[in-house]
Amino acid sequence: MIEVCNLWKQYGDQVVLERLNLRVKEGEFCSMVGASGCGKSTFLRLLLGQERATRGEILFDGEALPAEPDAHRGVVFQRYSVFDHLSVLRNVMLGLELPRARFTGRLFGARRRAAREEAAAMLERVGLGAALNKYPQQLSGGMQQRLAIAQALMMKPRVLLLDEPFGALDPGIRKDMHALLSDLWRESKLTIFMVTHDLKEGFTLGNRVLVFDKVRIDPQAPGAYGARITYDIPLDRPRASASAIHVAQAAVQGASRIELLSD
Ligand SMILES: Nc1ncnc2c1ncn2[C@@H]1O[C@H](COP(=O)(O)OP(=O)(O)OP(=O)(O)O)[C@@H](O)[C@H]1O
Repeated sequence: MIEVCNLWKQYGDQVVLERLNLRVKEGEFCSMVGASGCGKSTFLRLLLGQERATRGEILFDGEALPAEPDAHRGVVFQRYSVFDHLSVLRNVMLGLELPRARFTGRLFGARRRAAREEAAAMLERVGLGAALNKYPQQLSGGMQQRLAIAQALMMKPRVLLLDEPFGALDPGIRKDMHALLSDLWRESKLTIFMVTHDLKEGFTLGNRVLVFDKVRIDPQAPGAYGARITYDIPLDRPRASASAIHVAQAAVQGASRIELLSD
């Protein structure tokens, strides 16, 4: 349902991504790994519609992706995108209020009650049922990230884009968040793209790991070549083995040319 066709992205003279080709079916969970600075977040922003490709295109159900972010694509960044002056409940309701009450940003009467109930149910779902009236500063990091996920899911996106969503969390809280995300993914048809630096996280959560790497490097012109998807590792087959993790690890550490061991 998402098709990336010969995609290039360049900032001035610097080629960041080159010749990206990819087909992702509805309901897939793609983890994206690669060395720092190789263009993973840029790819996410292209999927979101925040950036335009220099060449090539991204098709969503066979049609060119809208030039602006829309409700089909929800996004969660490592830094929380919540409003500090609004309660947890209002933060989540806002996603419903803004599109439904364009000018005032507030709903009234029965519509407001319905929005409140919907938001409270979502917050319950992510384990924040007891924190509806708190403010973001009163929440732990893990709770804030749950709030950001609830906000994104409230819009019922078909595609969820996660940019290192758990990077700032303690290991214990991360584990809880992994369980939450896995549950949410399994019970919906959500298509997920998640950038992570944590290979274990990528391999545990995704059903596919995309490795971004620069195949060509010119020391005289570091910006001349961009990264591509050098490995596309399916994880729903038993073959996703130790060698696959080795390949991903080498790419994340910046080793560009590596042998795909026994595969
Ligand atoms: N708006 C921009 N203008 C110019 N260069 C940019 C812009 N955004 C990203 N870049 C450059 O594109 C390259 C890729 O950046 P990007 O953030 O996509 O990498 P990344 O793989 O997500 O890195 P990290 O893993 O460190 O977050 C970097 O060299 C960065 O400096």
